[in-house]
Amino acid sequence: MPRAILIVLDSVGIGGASDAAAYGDTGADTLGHIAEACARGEGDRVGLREGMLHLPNLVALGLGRACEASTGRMPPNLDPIGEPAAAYGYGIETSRGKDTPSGHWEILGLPVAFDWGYFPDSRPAFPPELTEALIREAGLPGILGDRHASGTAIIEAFGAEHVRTGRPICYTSADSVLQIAAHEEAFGLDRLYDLCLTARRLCDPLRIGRVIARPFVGDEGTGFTRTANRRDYATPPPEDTLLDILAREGRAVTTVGKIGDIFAHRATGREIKPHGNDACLDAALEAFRALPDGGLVFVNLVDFDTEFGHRRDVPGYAAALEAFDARIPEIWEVLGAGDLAVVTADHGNDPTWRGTDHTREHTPILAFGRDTPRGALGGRSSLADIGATVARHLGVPAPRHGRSWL
Ligand SMILES: O=P(O)(O)O[C@H]1O[C@H](CO)[C@@H](O)[C@H]1O
Ligand SMILES: [Mn+2]
Ligand SMILES: [Mn+2]
Repeated sequence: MPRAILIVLDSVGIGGASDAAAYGDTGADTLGHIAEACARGEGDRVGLREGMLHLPNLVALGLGRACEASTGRMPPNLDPIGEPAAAYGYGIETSRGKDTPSGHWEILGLPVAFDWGYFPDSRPAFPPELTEALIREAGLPGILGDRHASGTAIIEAFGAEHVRTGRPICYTSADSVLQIAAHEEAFGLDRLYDLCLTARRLCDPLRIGRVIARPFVGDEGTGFTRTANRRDYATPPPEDTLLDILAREGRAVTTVGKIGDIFAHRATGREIKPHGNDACLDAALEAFRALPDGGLVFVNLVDFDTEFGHRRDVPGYAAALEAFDARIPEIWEVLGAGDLAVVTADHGNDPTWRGTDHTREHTPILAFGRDTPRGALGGRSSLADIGATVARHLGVPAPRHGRSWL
């Protein structure tokens, strides 16, 4: 029986979304703009990388062609020599919202048809009843922040005051999130997780997608740094996804990185949560080597988004893409006869764009294996086509949405 590995490069969008205007993102193009910035010399950083964006393995799979199909422009240095080795194209997100849960749920066959709740970009950002309930139920001396913010900037701004007063730093973004940053030692990690569980319950009636614990360490002198102990408390998907189908069919599933959190730990199989893109890919490849017939490994590589997209760091993002590209041969190596690998993304996060939020974009689709079909897939009318295709490949019933290209 065939197996599949599904790799989500978190936020690696390829522009071109026709509904980008509704999100204030007309023209946003994560990969295209990184390639163009690198071509202008704006991707250089001493000791990290320099020059044109260099992704020979992804280009050989058809990444540049997917970009060209998505936007009409071939990004600099992504033009392949010869015909791509993968089935390549782009996915059109149909879900409302451009956040991680919407993208991942849609990939697995569940587009988000309802409107998430959002907090306005005002100060305060949170409704007073929510803040008061949080303070009362968690026994807090108050909160700090209460605004839209970048997570690294807000701990610099309020870290010292937080340690002094014991007030957690609460903030949000253009996504449906309530994030709570607190010092791991001064406030306590378990206490932060408990606080997030309380916040999760209070946010349920507001249809907030995720409450996120953002622990950090450090002091005013050395500065404050976020740790690997982030935890996301997501709303469970409202209907079945491919994961639920695979669980019912008794298939082996391993989920790596944020996947468990994103699906609220429902039908997420064996969960592994290492820190960082390389460690997540290591774990995914190791799991795939041992995966029984008919199984799925599903991995999210979050650094593109968290470390570089939201930080608007072009050289960092380019270096992370190049590091992933260098590992494509290892993916080929683990694929046996009949296996399928799919590389895709959940939304964009253009590091050349204004602000620090995600961007509405098409996503790349590169599907490959030793004996799977190659060639142009064009634009797929929903990311759910990926879930439908993986279901077909694995021989399980298809999720309700999406059309297989196999
Ligand atoms: O700036 P940080 O804390 O990384 O926040 C980002 O992380 C959230 C979840 O992905 C997004 O909504 C975005 O605002
Ligand atoms: Mn994401
Ligand atoms: Mn993000």
